[in-house]
Amino acid sequence: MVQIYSYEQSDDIANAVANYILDIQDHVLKTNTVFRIAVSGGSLGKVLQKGLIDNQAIRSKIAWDKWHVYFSDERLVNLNHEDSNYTLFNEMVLKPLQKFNLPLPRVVTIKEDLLDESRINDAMIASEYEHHLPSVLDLVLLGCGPDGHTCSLFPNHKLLKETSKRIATISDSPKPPSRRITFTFPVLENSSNIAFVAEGEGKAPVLRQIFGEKKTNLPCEIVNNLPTRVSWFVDNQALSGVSVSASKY
Ligand SMILES: O=C1O[C@H](COP(=O)(O)O)[C@@H](O)[C@H](O)[C@H]1O
Repeated sequence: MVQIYSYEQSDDIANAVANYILDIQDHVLKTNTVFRIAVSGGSLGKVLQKGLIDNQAIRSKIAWDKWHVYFSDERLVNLNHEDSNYTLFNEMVLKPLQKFNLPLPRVVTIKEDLLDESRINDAMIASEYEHHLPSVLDLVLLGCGPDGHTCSLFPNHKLLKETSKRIATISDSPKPPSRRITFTFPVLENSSNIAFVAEGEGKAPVLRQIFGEKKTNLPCEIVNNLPTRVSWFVDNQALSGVSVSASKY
């Protein structure tokens, strides 16, 4: 089931995403002691900062100490490297939380000690990460690249067919850096909720393909066809020329 929410302004998307996260968090915490959420890198970082941190009303309602945070993909670089998805989350969410003296979530990163110059340890980094991943995530927040990739699952890549590993390595990512680890479709398929966030006219051509009549097999379209609840939070520019019906969250 795919639901599309569209907005004029970037701030409105951030607030809508934040309210959506809060609703799922509250629902999960009625019966569970922790909220298991996965985040992505790229443009999602600033949406999280705007929605979850800059908005005082939301910020204070988040049960930060009950969050277990995972990364839908991670670049195989040091955790203080500018390409690291953890670095982005740290800058956008964790450091501001510390500034506000708020409790920090538990954040599951790649094991930095295993990083090396060659690719020898990459598989070990992936399996170590997989070991920490719960069988079900309550929510996965995804980006949609202009080529239709999501996580580090790229169009026509062999990883689109990976079903035995939940976390896989990729050494030929078309978008730099080339060495990464990523969720595979079995993880996404088993998640309770998935939300994409896509903003700007640069995303419109690929959204026209993903939501068009012709099947594309683009990674984001494959996610749309999974038997899980999938939501899209987009702005009107990204939705330009896309024939779908959208509402407000
Ligand atoms: O490389 C990546 O790109 C995607 C999409 O990024 P965006 O900036 O176009 O939203 C991102 O979701 C992923 O985590 C990241 O590693």
